[in-house]
Amino acid sequence: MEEAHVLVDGERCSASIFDFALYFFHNAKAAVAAGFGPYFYLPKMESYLEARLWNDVFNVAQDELGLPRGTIRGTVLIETIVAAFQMDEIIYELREHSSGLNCGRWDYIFSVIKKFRHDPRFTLPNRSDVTMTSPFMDAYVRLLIKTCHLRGVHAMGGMAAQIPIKGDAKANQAAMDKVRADKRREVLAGHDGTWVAHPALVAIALEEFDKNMPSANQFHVRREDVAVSGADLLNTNVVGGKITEGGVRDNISVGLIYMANWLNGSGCVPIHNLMEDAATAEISRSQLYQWVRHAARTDDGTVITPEFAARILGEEAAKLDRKSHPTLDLAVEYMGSQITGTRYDDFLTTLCYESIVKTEDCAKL
Ligand SMILES: CC(=O)SCCNC(=O)CCNC(=O)[C@H](O)C(C)(C)COP(=O)(O)OP(=O)(O)OC[C@H]1O[C@@H](n2cnc3c(N)ncnc32)[C@H](O)[C@@H]1OP(=O)(O)O
Ligand SMILES: O=CC(=O)O
Repeated sequence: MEEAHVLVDGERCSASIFDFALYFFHNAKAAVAAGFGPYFYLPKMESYLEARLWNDVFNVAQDELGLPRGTIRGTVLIETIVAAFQMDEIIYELREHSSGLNCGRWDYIFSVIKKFRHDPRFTLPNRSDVTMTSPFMDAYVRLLIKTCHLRGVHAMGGMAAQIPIKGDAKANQAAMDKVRADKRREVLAGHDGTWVAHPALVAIALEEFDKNMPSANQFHVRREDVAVSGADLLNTNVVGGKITEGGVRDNISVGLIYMANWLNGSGCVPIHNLMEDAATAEISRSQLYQWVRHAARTDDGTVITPEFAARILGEEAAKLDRKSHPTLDLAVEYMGSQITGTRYDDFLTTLCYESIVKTEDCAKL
């Protein structure tokens, strides 16, 4: 993405480098003084060459502020299928600054669908059936842990989608149990730490990690038992997974509500008791594209045609209240453009970005 609000030498520049530079310039010394940082997560990488670029960016930034090289610690999210084939190279490129790798699970699913969207063999079932134990997800987690521990860096887990459910103790307990099971699976697989979406989940994650990881990390868990091949990383056969009309509706409804919120300024949105972010909205619209493009059938035999998807889009949009979602019409337009199996934009966020920028007073550096 390119930053639209500040031009450098009259041109837009990389939004991520812009954000990094602004944050680093204003906070790095204070973070060092506080003994905490500067730390960064590096998302969406597709190549070790991007890791090399970030290493260069870190070096220039540290030199500019007179901070020793290696002050910055960065963790790379392995969240694209192509990066999963370059984990060693990515750690190597960032070796002066690397804290480890992270399993960015939702973007990873999005990337698998996106990269192979023209190949019907990669058609995935309903999003709810694609779990961390699906063969391609399990293979990626095991390979990431093994690779990190071989190189002496942290293998971080990811984010469970469940968040606290208010006013329904039973449903809340079931959601919290899912988060606990997810954190337990992570620590027992060899992860050294994890992410949570909501403050109420910190205690659950800590309990599972404290109970099962008495040491500061699990670098000693070398996972020499793990032998993950390229074919394992690409094994998207989800046994028992189904495409259902409910799955089509969920994807459309989540995609729509998320985009309407994003266009209104929110990047993380609680929808149907799950934390939804750009990555999960990307999964939703990518699945719709894939199902329509390959004329997938729901479990009751209905072919998912562009007309079927458009009808459900209309029905799901009609259920939403325009007062709570003032940008709904725009979201319907954007969503509609992505689900006919023909147009597929690289990212929803870049697709929608121009609708939220106001550049009349654009600053110039
Ligand atoms: C791919 C990835 O997974 S990348 C990760 C991107 N996603 C995230 O990081 C998720 C972050 N989480 C969130 O944004 C929020 O938790 C949501 C949107 C899911 C839910 O938010 P809410 O509906 O406001 O939750 P809720 O009402 O239970 O919040 C209770 C309090 O905790 C605060 N809170 C909720 N989540 C967070 C958080 N992640 N960090 C700090 N404070 C939080 C709320 O602001 C609220 O504070 P208040 O009582 O002072 O108003
Ligand atoms: O970025 C994180 C993810 O899970 O996707």
